[in-house]
Amino acid sequence: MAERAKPDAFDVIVVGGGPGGEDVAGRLAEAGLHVAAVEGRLFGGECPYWGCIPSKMTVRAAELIAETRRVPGMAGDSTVSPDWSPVARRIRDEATDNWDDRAAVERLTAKGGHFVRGWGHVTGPDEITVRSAGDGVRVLRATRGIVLAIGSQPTIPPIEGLAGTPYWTNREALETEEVPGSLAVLGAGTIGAELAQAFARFGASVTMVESADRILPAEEPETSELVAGAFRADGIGLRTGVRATRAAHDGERFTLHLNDGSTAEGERLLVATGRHSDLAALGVGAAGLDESARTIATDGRMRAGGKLWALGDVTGRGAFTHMSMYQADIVVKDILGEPVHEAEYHAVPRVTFTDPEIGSVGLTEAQARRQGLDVRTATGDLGSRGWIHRAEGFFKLVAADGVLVGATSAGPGGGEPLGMLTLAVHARIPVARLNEMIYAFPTFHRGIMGALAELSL
Ligand SMILES: Cc1cc2nc3c(=O)[nH]c(=O)nc-3n(C[C@H](O)[C@H](O)[C@H](O)COP(=O)(O)OP(=O)(O)OC[C@H]3O[C@@H](n4cnc5c(N)ncnc54)[C@H](O)[C@@H]3O)c2cc1C
Ligand SMILES: NC(=O)c1ccc[n+]([C@@H]2O[C@H](COP(=O)([O-])OP(=O)(O)OC[C@H]3O[C@@H](n4cnc5c(N)ncnc54)[C@H](O)[C@@H]3O)[C@@H](O)[C@H]2O)c1
Repeated sequence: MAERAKPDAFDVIVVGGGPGGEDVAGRLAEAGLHVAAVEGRLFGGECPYWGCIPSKMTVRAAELIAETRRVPGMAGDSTVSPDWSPVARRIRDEATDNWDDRAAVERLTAKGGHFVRGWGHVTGPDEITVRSAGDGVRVLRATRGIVLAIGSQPTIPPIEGLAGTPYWTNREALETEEVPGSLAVLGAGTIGAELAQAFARFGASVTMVESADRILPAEEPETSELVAGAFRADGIGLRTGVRATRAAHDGERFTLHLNDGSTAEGERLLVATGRHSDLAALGVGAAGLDESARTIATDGRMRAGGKLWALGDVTGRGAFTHMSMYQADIVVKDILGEPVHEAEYHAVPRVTFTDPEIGSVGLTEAQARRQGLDVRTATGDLGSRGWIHRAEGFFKLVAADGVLVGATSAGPGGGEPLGMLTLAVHARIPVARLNEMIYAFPTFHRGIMGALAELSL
């Protein structure tokens, strides 16, 4: 154990520089507070370097390939020769600066913030000890508060033989310079689904293994059915309701042994079986929090007790960049003593960027029923625009007590019509009032009108 260093005092210490942590540190520094931002990896976090941005660049490129395949019968002939190199180049050069965070760190320091590279540990109610490879140990003390924004990391299931093999998580998948000939994907949630379809469209032979009985099990069953059909059309093999019991890598190929006696193989294996935050490694017990918990509980102002605030994935309110940024705004205002609207979670929007794209908000039908609500549902198709585009998709509305409590918008750019559904759920606009609105013809969102009419019958 290195000698205990003399503490450096700050108004606020932010541990973890993901989208929310970066925002809080920058804004508090701009407001004149003495702020330290502690980051063990890259300042900006998962989203810009291994998450949202590079994955959506990949999805967009794959979508272009799929669009060319839709030309025959509608606009002539087309051929496309998929090439991964522009995708890898864009991720490396445009999105991540070759996984270099200098620009983000400089943005913070230009605002007067102090950047500390290293892994922070809570060593007291107002103290963070940072260990870094080069600089050893540094103790930071906070007079006003500590913001815990450590995000999440991939959860690797304890499958015999898996540890020690060169499997991919989202990080290796989005750093790859080449598309494997074949790819096995363990887990058909958001990460697995988005990346499986993208790699398939770039020519990989993809097999997905999902322990639930359908892909995207957190979404509506209609969503799973629609996306499964699109995946099969992309040539993706789907193995649902099965578990991997053993994994092997022979130097060239992975083999997953499944509990139905079959196997799934691939040159590469992407493990996308969820994410978790490690509170014990962070040492939150030193500040009186439960280290065995999965998430940090907060009140409406994101306060976790004492001088602690928490935000982002670690709060377990939805692992999305928009959630981290939403909570960051509350933290900044609360620390600065500004008026603040307490966090609400009844209208959390989420978009799975597959093709068809799935936007959803609030409760699924099953969640609403589990809450004992008097549920009514209705579905509608994409109307004239869907027919014109030869596109597949649907709207599903979940209502209770005359307002929408959840909705799904599936189709081309399904995350866009989601905007009006999010507003409806957020503001609890009566279904009767939504029925009085004018819906432009022929838009995709006009499809919502049909479902609303059905709800009102
Ligand atoms: C492949 C992929 C695609 C995604 N796509 C989307 C999308 O399209 N839209 C969307 O909204 N969300 C998406 N997400 C989720 C989104 O990236 C996360 O929800 C978001 O990044 C969480 O932000 P955060 O602020 O909680 O922290 P994170 O971004 O997780 O960052 C936390 C940071 O804290 C650092 N850290 C952790 N512990 C310590 C410590 N003890 N000391 C110092 N530093 C520490 C980590 O190194 C990390 O940089 C995606 C995620 C993945 C993996
Ligand atoms: N577009 C977006 O907003 C976006 C994109 C990617 C990730 N994210 C966020 O990151 C989170 C993590 O993504 P994820 O895809 O890793 O997790 P996830 O929870 O979305 O999906 C994990 C899937 O793996 C399955 N699974 C778990 N253990 C398994 C096992 N041993 N064998 C087979 N299947 C198994 C689960 O049933 C589930 O379907 C998401 O929940 C989301 O909040 C968001």
